[in-house]
Amino acid sequence: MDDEKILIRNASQVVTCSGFEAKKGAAMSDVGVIEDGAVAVSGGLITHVGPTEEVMKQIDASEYLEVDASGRALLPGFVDSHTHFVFGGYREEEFSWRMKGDSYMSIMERGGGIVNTMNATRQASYDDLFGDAYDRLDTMMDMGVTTVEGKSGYGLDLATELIQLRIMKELNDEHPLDVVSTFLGAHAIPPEFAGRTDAYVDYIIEEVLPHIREEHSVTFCDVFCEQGVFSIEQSERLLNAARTHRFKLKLHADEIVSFGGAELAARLKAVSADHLLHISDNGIKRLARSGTIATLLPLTAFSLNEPYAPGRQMIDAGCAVALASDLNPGSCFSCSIPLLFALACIQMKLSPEEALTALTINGAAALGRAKKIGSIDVGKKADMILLKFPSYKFLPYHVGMNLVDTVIKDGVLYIV
Ligand SMILES: N=CN[C@@H](CCC(=O)O)C(=O)O
Ligand SMILES: [Zn+2]
Repeated sequence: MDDEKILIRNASQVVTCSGFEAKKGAAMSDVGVIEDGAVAVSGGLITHVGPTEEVMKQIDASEYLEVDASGRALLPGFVDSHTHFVFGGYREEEFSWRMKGDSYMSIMERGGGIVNTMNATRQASYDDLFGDAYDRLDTMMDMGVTTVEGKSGYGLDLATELIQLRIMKELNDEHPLDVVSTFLGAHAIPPEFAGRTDAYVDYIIEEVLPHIREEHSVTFCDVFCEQGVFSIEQSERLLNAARTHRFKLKLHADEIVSFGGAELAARLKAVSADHLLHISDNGIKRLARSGTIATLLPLTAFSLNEPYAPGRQMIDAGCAVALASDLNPGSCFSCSIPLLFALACIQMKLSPEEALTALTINGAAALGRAKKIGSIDVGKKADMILLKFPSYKFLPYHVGMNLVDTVIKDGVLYIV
């Protein structure tokens, strides 16, 4: 199927988000709109982009399956660069407790939270974990996601971490979406290491990390760097060890308190620092001067009823900002791109252009893939979406509604 030639023509807008690396600060506003545009695809890759009239002159249209995109905008597929979509069980009770005033961390300190999901994940069958994760990818794809990152971190022992990572590798092969895997063994301290966080970090470094990267095509290593979870020193020790095994680095940083996680991410030249609800002014400056992407997760702030990360301030300071869902069974049981887009614009004060950049080329850069995905550029994967409306500006305006009409993944059309 993916060697079929496709011509999408007369799109009211082709919004290219053109680029091959992360966009920082003011550059995030440049999304590149072609009115009455066309894109030609061959072998799953983009071969021509431009005004319909010009593209028609460059190709033999009779060789192509033609899609008349009149009245619809064509955009790059969304890149959801931070999720925890492989897990067992649910935590609806904890959500009710939080609504009555319990905090996320107090539930975690009582032995709930991530360890609750760890128990359910250790007990779940491979087939159930796989099937539920597959269904979640279907849901994401319906909302226009074409590449997703997924983290382990609900096994917290070698065997179960490997199961999560194996499932993501298989899903990358079997599901149309591309799945990028992250090892997050340092997500919480499992009961068998209670009160011995340093010993757990030693265990990950000595007995888990060496078995992960090659065997399971895992790109990133991440850590929940947070007061009461993994300290700055423990996070640094673990991430330095991960680097020796050729992992690229990510951090959950400054989510609950201002902790210096953003500064650590910049110092370690991590690919991204994620969450950042409580980033310090110094942290913003350090990220702006670095190549580290600030990945913001407004659905989590919304679900936890916490203040949003200062996205406006970060972009004004010159940071490269990405947006992602953070789908997980605890702090944010949602992968809703429509709600995410609305929150980013309405609550975090990003413009529609900045939010679109953050969910496309900057999301791709947060996965180290900006040369291959994240924009409509010749030579990139044909990962695109057609909206039901003529302009990308409908994305935050038609609040919380799924506007995706068609997903084009690797040059194959999927009608939503
Ligand atoms: N904060 C740490 N990790 C996840 C939540 C995981 C969970 O609660 O299960 C996050 O990114 O929000
Ligand atoms: Zn997370």
